Amino acid sequence: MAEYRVGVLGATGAVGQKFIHLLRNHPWFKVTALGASERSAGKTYREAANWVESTEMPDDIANLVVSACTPDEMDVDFVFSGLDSGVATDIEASFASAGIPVISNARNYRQHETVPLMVAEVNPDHLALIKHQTFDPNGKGFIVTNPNCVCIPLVMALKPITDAYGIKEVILTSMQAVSGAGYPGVPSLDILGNILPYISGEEDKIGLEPLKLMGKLEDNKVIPADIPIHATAARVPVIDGHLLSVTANLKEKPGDIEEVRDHVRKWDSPLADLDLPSAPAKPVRLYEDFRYPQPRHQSLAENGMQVGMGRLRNASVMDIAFTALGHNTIRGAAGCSILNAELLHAKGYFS
Ligand SMILES: NC(=O)C1=CN([C@@H]2O[C@H](COP(=O)(O)OP(=O)(O)OC[C@H]3O[C@@H](n4cnc5c(N)ncnc54)[C@H](OP(=O)(O)O)[C@@H]3O)[C@@H](O)[C@H]2O)C=CC1
Ligand SMILES: N[C@@H](CC(=O)OP(=O)(O)O)C(=O)O
Repeated sequence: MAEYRVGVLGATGAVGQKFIHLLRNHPWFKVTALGASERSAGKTYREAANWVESTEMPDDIANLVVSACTPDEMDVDFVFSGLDSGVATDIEASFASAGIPVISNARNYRQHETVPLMVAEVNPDHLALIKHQTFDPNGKGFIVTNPNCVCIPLVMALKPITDAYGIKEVILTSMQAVSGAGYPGVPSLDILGNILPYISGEEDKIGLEPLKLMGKLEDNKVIPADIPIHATAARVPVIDGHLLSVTANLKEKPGDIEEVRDHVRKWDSPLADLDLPSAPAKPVRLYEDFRYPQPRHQSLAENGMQVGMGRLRNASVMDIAFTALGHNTIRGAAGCSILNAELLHAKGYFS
């Protein structure tokens, strides 16, 4: 089996730790280098990281010395990035320019013309943009990003419906877990027994990123989908798992709601034949019992990589309504990047 030496940029942060947790027994990717800020560089990972995962810090990782995020200090085949967005632009470009592919969670390059914004089951064809990137004149280094943690369950749940009917417009409210704000995140006195009805910058990303994700690749460019999305993003006192309440108008009218449900039930992963280690067998599961999915009980379905869809019903104002649940730091962040990297390997982009 292929074995790649992998670096994690932003290794000490919440997303960086999730990468390390998810990669601890990965059959293809071995973490051999860790990068963080000057505050952490030179320390062992055990000293530098405030470990917040529930599994123990892996021993081999604990003893690695954290380096600065520079390509000459990290001798690896590619890097995952969980960098703070305040520093990701220059650091990620420096790795790509040095011939080291960057698979990123940070928002900085999501709207870049030649950078794929990827959910592996939704728009795998967008990988073709990579060959138009100019970061590395030798063509080895490139950047691939994954979307915001609300946009991922949204586009995954919409995918079976898009394929069957097309989507005209969407209204949604997101109920976002506190782990989305990193560590230590939202002060406990703000969030305990409370809901915060505004998350700065979030609604703009939810209105924009799905349009690129659901866009069509034409003449080496992504033509964004023309779907107005009105979002309200709220922070709720839940640890992991973003729950969305979605209402949508469809381009073609369905026969009845049972027909729509059947399209979701029967929708298969386009990655099924590739045998990717992190790919869920069923990327979207429709819960028939209207009490589910719930963040506490279903966020970890299929190792946190499955999106749960529930309460799929006729809407009294638009065509349909449903809920969608995604684990925000796995499917919505590190797990999405790892699956993107597995797809890149399967399609030969790392050779
Ligand atoms: N939390 C989530 O659910 C999600 C987060 N994201 C995105 O992922 C990224 C990371 O988020 P999160 O893990 O929550 O953030 P954290 O604040 O927990 O971690 C940030 C990381 O960036 C490093 N860093 C900060 N400044 C520098 C610098 N000057 N040079 C090098 N490294 C630096 C930090 O290192 P040090 O410890 O040394 O300071 C740390 O490792 C962000 O861009 C975020 O928007 C995306 C989706 C979901
Ligand atoms: N804003 C998200 C987490 C995040 O960092 O998103 P983005 O990757 O789009 O910056 C949340 O609070 O749950």
